[in-house]
Amino acid sequence: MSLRAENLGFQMARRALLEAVDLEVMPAETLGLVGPNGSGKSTLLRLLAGLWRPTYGRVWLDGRDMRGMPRREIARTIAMVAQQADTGERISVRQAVALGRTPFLGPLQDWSAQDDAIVADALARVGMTALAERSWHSLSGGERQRAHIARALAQQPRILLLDEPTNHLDIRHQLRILQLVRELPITVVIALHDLNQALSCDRLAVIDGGRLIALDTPEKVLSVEQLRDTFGVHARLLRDPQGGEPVLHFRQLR
Ligand SMILES: Nc1ncnc2c1ncn2[C@@H]1O[C@H](COP(=O)(O)OP(=O)(O)OP(=O)(O)O)[C@@H](O)[C@H]1O
Repeated sequence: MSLRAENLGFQMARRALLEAVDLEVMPAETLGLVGPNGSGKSTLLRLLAGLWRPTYGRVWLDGRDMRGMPRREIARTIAMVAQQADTGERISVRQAVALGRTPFLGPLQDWSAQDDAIVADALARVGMTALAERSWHSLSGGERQRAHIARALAQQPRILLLDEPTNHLDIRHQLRILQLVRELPITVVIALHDLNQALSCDRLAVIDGGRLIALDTPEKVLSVEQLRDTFGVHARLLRDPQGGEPVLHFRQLR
């Protein structure tokens, strides 16, 4: 399923947080969003998810203007894992993940064994099965993050939006989540700070000062010049001597 931002802009308290972004995410593509702190990545994700209304411009979901779509229909299509997302409820991990099924339940659609299986599968995919009956409040930051991702997977979205999903995760779980995301046969937009992790995306969008300033393959976008101009660091692209994969090495600009 495709997702398109057309001349998308967002202002808050007369300040432009996002300006004139044109961007199309292709079906089944993993698009990475990179950019300095405060550049507008989370703002763009919230607009793409339909959580915030754009000040101007539009979001198109498979050619349909999102403004005319009912909230429930959007929730059946798009799942978002926000940064520092929390649930205030006194519920178990399994119950929190089961909330992902909400858009599919209704007066004519009771909770079913299939919903149970979907929730169990989502918990297993993020390695949270053993913690399923624990209280949400007892989880560590990384465990909560994984449970949020499981909730999004339980939604069985066709588009998944992830805001720095590897924050709080140990390196083993970072790699596990990134591999999981890569293998999902759906459209994914993922904001990442780790530029080495961003190298594994199909394409990267660079956001700086609320504007989209580059959109291309990772190796083209993460050029020495771009990294110096946007992130203010000196970078070298090396090759792993074993597999030949690209690896970025950084140092401060003098
Ligand atoms: N609720 C808000 N009220 C006022 N300003 C906000 C609000 N949310 C975000 N901003 C501002 O909007 C700008 C863009 O923020 P955003 O969270 O989109 O950036 P980001 O690229 O996701 O940053 P980070 O990498 O630090 O997570 C920042 O300057 C931020 O301070």
